[in-house]
Amino acid sequence: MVDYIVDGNIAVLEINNPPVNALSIHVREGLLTGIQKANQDGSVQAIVIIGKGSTFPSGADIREFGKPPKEPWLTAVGEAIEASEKPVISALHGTALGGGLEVALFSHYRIADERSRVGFPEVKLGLLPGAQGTIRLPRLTGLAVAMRIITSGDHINAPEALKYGILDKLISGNLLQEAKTFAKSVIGKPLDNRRLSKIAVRDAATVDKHFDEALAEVKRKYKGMIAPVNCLKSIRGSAKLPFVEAARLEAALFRELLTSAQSAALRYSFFADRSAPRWKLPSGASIENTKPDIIKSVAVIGAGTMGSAIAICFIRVGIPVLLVEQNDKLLQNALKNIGQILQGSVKLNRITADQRKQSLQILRGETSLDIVSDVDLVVEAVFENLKLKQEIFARLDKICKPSALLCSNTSTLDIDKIAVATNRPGKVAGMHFFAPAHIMKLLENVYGTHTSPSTVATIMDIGKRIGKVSVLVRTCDGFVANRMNRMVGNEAVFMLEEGALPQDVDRVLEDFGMAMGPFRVTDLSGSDVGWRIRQERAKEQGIQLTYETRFVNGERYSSLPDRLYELGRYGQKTGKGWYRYEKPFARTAYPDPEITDVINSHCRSLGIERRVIPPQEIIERCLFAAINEGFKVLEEGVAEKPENIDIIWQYGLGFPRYRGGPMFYASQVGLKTIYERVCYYYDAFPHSSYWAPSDLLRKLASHSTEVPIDQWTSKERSRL
Ligand SMILES: CCCCCCCC/C=C\C=C\CC(=O)SCCNC(=O)CCNC(=O)[C@H](O)C(C)(C)COP(=O)(O)OP(=O)(O)OC[C@H]1O[C@@H](n2cnc3c(N)ncnc32)[C@H](O)[C@@H]1OP(=O)(O)O
Repeated sequence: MVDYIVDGNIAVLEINNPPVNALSIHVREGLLTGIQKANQDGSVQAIVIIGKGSTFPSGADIREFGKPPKEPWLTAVGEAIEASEKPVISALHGTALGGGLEVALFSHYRIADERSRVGFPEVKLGLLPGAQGTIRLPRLTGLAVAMRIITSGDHINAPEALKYGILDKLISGNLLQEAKTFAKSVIGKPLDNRRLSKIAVRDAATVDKHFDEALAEVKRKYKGMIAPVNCLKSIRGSAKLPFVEAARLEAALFRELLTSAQSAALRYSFFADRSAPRWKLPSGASIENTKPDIIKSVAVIGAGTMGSAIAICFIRVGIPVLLVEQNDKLLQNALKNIGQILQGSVKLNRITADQRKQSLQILRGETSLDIVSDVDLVVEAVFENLKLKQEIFARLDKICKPSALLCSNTSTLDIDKIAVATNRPGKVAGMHFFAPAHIMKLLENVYGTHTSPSTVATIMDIGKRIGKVSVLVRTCDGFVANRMNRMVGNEAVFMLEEGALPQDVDRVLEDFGMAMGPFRVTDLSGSDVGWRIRQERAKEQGIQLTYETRFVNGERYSSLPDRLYELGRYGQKTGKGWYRYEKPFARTAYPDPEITDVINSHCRSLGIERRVIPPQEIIERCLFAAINEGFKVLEEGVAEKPENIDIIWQYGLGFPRYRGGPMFYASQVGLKTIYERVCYYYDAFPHSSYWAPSDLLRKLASHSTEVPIDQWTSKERSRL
């Protein structure tokens, strides 16, 4: 894993552990023996550490965390590097991150390919750079820069790193050759002033000021996360304590993080990010064996808020879009809005004015469907009504070329029921964007019974091209996101009927880490949207909904949201919803006594006695109900693996990444507890049938020891 090559008087330690040269145990052993060997070898006068392949080490091996640690630890390897009697030069290329950058900071010199990047992304894994990174970096950069680099986890490009003093020289030619030349030039020079452990933090006197400012910033930016705070405490130690004591403090803070639930969740999330887009169908077709079609043009049908934002997703990566709306006034409005949104992106420096211009040049608005005959992909984004969508798909099927894919942005409707309207069900799929579609990262791609593997490959590929995190799910009512989230919404409203207020429920879930509580979310999208869907469904089933309706098809029903609609309280757009706003479209939500009155009078009219609902009950009723549904989603094969569900929640529903996602959270709570509480609530609320415990959950909970999350589907689903 580490090749030892001597060229003249230079020993080269070449790390060879693809794909990212992670500092696994064998690499650490190789580096340590290499340093020792070079120091014993009389012919060697300087040592170069370099990575083979695409990069210098990009960090410790994340898969080793959570397992019993194996010696030598990186710190011991690093200390041997620093103590070397012969100069050690780290030659960086690619991404020198985390433990990799620490190896470089133990070295006496650091040179780097001018295109390389460095950084300490540990905080994103709920950790800190635990091999003295937090006490060495401030010695080079000063405290403010070190605090920013370490608490943000951001990559720094080589010229910037040179400016901060992290690097000694940038290289534009052959890195190894240049490293050897550089090594020769420093032979015999004193090393003590190159050993960071011997150098003081130059602005140590100002540490308290920097600490206070940075702490306030991380508490605001990374609310609820412990790693950024520990990073700052350790950096403060670098300035206040003698080096050895600072190193001891860093190790203690690192250990605290390594064993934390947050780090476990963030490390899980790191791998879930990479695993979720790797799709596989029950037929065996997968990302490995299926080629996508190349999409060169797109039509978006429906130029409402959603359709317009979807169009932006494509044009901003250079894919031409035909935006179709039946009414010219609406179309012109949409085109104007798109121009304004892109103007906003220019102002925020997300795109240049030129890029805005180029994007708008490849957008064309039309009022006739006939114009889409030649596009490769259609994304339909009209009102959520099955009959309407079937009509549009039937027309599209006739108009579009045979190879075109016809996709729906439906958020709930069964793709199979839409596909039957066409003669090309293999080319019909769902592409469920989340509002606002040009901002939200998630794309829930949906396959139906007849969707072909190449259609799946194509929608997953185009999702990646437009910069989305794409997750594949099988069709069902609500797919994964809305199907599971419906339980959160239902329980939240039922708790209003029982004693809570919107702000109580939202506060508990926001303190848990959710980006927004369910009532603030509803106010954002508008209560009219849900009302229309409920009315549509009731009409389909021949049901009349009234304020007195308490059950629909035997299921508990709350008419509170309907009351809000009747009062014209649609949310932010009307300046009133579950909260009060200063004016329409204002963002700050204020609890509203009028809503308290509405809820109280609703309860009185239904004869419900209100009670205090404790925070733990709010968490359990909202999240455990969703988790139970998540297990059903797994057992039915709607989602292939728990990671897919968790990534959907993180990127689409604002679930805190440091809790992993609902399924990972369930694994941390313990499946026995989840199962027992689900059974308890099923007893308490038999008219909410979603509380019926999932078979998969029951089976997994019956094991005497917890079944690890990576075995949930493979072990039990096949036996169900
Ligand atoms: C209790 C006792 C304590 C004792 C003291 C201990 C002292 C601790 C000392 C040091 C601690 C150091 C902490 C760290 O270094 S944590 C790691 C920091 N580094 C990172 O977080 C980098 C993570 N990786 C990335 O950001 C990217 O992978 C990148 C390097 C930018 C490359 O990106 P890209 O080209 O897009 O490639 P992928 O992301 O798809 O990755 C390719 C595959 O490599 C796997 N991978 C990547 N990084 C790691 C890693 N650090 N460890 C293990 N595996 C890694 C990734 O999962 C991909 O694999 P696969 O294809 O199977 O999914």
